[in-house]
Amino acid sequence: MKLSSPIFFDIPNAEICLYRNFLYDSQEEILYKELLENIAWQQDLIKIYGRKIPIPRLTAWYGDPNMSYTYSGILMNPHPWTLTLSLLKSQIEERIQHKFNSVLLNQYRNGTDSVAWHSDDEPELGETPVIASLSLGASRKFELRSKVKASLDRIELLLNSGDLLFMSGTTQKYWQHQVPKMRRVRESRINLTFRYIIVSGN
Ligand SMILES: O=C(O)CCC(=O)C(=O)O
Ligand SMILES: [Fe+2]
Repeated sequence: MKLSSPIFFDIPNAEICLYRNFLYDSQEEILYKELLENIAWQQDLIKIYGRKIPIPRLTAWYGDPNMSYTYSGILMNPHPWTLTLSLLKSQIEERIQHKFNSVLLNQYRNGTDSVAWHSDDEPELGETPVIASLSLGASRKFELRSKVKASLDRIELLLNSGDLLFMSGTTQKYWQHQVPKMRRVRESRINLTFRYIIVSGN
């Protein structure tokens, strides 16, 4: 792990910081290939106006047992941690001093894959969700917009391979984010969002 210092963003009602080049270049490449090949990627369907359409990316959900999670109306049960994912989780936990019990992986096969405007504000994530998001592969735009003040400018970041974005506090409450399509991008990108799910009854 490299100890690059984080960049803090001065955004109203949000806590966002970015660790550029969180991984070593050599680790990045091995990790990217290993995840591409060994993760149980699936393409879910989402219901829009009563019609089921495939979401424009592949996803996979890993985590501690006995957790289920609803994401965009899709109920998911986690696969058990792989060695690679649990090592990566420890590495991130140690650096940012926060515990995670699950990870949602996204694979954007090329620039036509995307994720639409949303907040990660499902009740399972608690009042102030903590999300650590690691990017691998192709660089993609990551945009933020305010939910309450249209007058606030949009924020646009370019997330490169090895970058770790950390969102906490009231970020999900007041802001939405998206990964827009970038049609000229031909390479794939993998993103891992480490989360802490509060299991009901615990
Ligand atoms: O791919 C990204 O950088 C963001 C993914 C995301 O927003 C999510 O999984 O909730
Ligand atoms: Fe998200």
